[in-house]
Amino acid sequence: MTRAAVFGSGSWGTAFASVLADAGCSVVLHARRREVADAINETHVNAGYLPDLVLPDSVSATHDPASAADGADLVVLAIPSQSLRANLGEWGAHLPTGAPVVSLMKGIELGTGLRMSQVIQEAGGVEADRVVVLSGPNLSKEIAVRQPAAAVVACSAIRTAEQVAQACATAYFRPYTQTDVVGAELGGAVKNVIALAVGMAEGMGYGDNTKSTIITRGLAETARLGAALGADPATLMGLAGVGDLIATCMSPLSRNHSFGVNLGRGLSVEEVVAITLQTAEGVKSCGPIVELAATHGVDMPICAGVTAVVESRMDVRQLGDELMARPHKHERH
Ligand SMILES: NC(=O)C1=CN([C@@H]2O[C@H](COP(=O)(O)OP(=O)(O)OC[C@H]3O[C@@H](n4cnc5c(N)ncnc54)[C@H](O)[C@@H]3O)[C@@H](O)[C@H]2O)C=CC1
Ligand SMILES: O=C(CO)COP(=O)(O)O
Repeated sequence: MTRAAVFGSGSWGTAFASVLADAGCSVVLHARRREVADAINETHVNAGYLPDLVLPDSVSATHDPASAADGADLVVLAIPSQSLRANLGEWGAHLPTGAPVVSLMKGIELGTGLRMSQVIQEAGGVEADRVVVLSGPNLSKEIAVRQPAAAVVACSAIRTAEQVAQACATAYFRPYTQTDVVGAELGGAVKNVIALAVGMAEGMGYGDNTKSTIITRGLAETARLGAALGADPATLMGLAGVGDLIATCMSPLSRNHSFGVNLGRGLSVEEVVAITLQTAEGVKSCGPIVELAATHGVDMPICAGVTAVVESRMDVRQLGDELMARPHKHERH
């Protein structure tokens, strides 16, 4: 039986622990707070994040990173992107050598512009052929109630991707393997920023034409950045690109989308941060994405506008006007 260690007991870490257990793994979930680990062991429920999910008996929890990692055949990381480096510094040394390390995270690091797989290599000392990215249209609340969904499992070593895919395949969760790590990660990180923009439009009262326009032009921005960074364009047309973009931009379950809606309704960034209890990665990743684009000479006007709003340099009502007033051009450019 595969023994999996899942670091991060928030929404996605908890839901994915349940997927792994349903796929036949024995799972240890690491929680930062001892009381969360104790409550999960006593009740089989992570009440703060997914109160309706009763975790299978093969999921247990611990507050101790060393015992979570001990003997793991598979390590899964599901913590906020901006805290990954500090966490690896704290407990990365406990990670077993040789086991695949799977990133469920969808962000770009502030200050470095690195993708999470790069941070895992750099700060965790994990070789590239052991770093796996799992991404797709995977809203945790839907996965937790076992609604059918699919994802991409990407690793430079296809055998490792296949091993991880096998460990998480269930009747309701269908993994597809990939070797395009860059594309899988970019799709996941940029769609959060586009979902903020779609949410803003929705909050301002705009309808489906506006939202579809933002989604489609957002995909064009993602594709341009992907091309500059060496992603396979086909990946961005797949589950980790278009698939996740649609789910996140259209669903009221998305935290990034909801964050944008609140901004569009006129709340300040500080007010929305105060009422957002879970991680909306796009809010911190938009800046690094725009910097990455600038470094590579890529035009990303929606992402740049979202960043200006999030950094309180632009009023949300100005964003649409500015985007619509840009010089007319060929659709492909
Ligand atoms: N929730 C979802 O539907 C999905 C989330 N993701 C990605 O998974 C990652 C994790 O997101 P969620 O589980 O949704 O977030 P969450 O906000 O639900 O949970 C985050 C977890 O990390 C812990 N945490 C917070 N700050 C921390 C720190 N400084 N150090 C260590 N742990 C810390 C929290 O206590 C919590 O257990 C994000 O990158 C997100 O984009 C990806 C797919 C689906
Ligand atoms: O990544 C997600 C779905 O695939 C979750 O989106 P949010 O982080 O916006 O909730």
